[in-house]
Amino acid sequence: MLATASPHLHAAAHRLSLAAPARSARLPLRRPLRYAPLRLRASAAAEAAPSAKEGAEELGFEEMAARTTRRYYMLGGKGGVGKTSCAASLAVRFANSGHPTLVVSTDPAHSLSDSFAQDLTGGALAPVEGTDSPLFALEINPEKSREEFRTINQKNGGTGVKDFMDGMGLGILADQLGELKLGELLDTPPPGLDEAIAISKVIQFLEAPEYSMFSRIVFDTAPTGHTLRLLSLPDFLDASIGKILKLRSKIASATSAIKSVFGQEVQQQDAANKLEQLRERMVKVRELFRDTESTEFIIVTIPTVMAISESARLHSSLQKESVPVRRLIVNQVLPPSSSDCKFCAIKRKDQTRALDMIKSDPELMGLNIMQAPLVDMEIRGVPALKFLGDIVWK
Ligand SMILES: Nc1ncnc2c1ncn2[C@@H]1O[C@H](COP(=O)(O)OP(=O)(O)OP(=O)(O)O)[C@@H](O)[C@H]1O
Repeated sequence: MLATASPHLHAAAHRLSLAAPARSARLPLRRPLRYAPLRLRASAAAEAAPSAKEGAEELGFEEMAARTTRRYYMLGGKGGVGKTSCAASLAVRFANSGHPTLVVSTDPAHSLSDSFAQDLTGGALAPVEGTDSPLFALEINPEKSREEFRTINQKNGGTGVKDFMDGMGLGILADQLGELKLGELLDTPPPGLDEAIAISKVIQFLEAPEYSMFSRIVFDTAPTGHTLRLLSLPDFLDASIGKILKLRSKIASATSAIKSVFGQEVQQQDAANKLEQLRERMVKVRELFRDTESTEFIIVTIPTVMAISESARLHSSLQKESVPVRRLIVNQVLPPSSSDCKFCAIKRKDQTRALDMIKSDPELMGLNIMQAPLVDMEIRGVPALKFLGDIVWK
């Protein structure tokens, strides 16, 4: 069993050290990584990717922890339903099962620090104490991610479409590009862009060899609305940026002589390169979200009609975007009791109705439903997260 191998792996991990991180993909670390890629004991059968015909009963935690190849889990849903608690408890569960794990928050309103009862702010990888295998957490500052985008927009010291188009050598075409909604793209970064940039940064640094030890990456994503916009973003950017770059290259040769006289050629190329880089990154984010081999989006909800309706819409949108979803966590379910007060009895009836709704909802009924009880304490710190994780992730 993987779980029994953990103490041994943990001891081995502490004896090993890593080479210095490559500069290109380095993220600031609170403390140097002292762990090396670990080998987990897993049967050859467990190594195989899950089959399409896999039954709901096979989708337990064992299946989630089985393969040693890297896997990404994105947890998302309506605000306040318990995404962070579930993501953090899953990360703890993975780390206690022998997987060096990284848990990342891309929610603009971070709560990983609160959940782990540890200061994880600052945008650096921070070690989380108290698990068998290494667990690191990262809260990405969306404002900082957005700054990078703003620098593309404000290359000429101004803001807005006109300045940007001038900077690209496309000023004369600004009017013709009205239908691309460039104002939306450039004057105010589209919603979801900061989160997409944040995720793309994580993908980028995880490609570096010194981070190859992380076999499980858990994302605590922003509430539903952001996620949906994030998913439609790559297509939107792809189309807009693709069109801009095409237009630019069309007129580039005709205008280059004039532009070089004014010394603007370098600036234009820089802006074009940054746009192209942004487009490529967004494509990578989309690819990661759609990769059935390595990625799974887990919807978190609570047993209320409103939350379940939103979860159904989220699932529908995720399916349209070809994002793999197999599990639905229903959090904060009242635990069984033989002595309900009046309030609890009404609440329980309400929850039962909502849970029945899931069973008959065409969008949700096919998913593996996992229930997490409403516990009588605030879930903070590794021991509490372990407690929750052992109940939810079975
Ligand atoms: N099963 C549970 N039992 C008791 N309390 C819970 C449970 N799940 C979550 N909570 C509590 O509910 C609050 C919100 O949880 P959490 O921060 O995980 O939600 P979230 O969906 O990430 O919120 P946000 O959308 O604001 O980021 C926290 O105080 C957390 O401790």
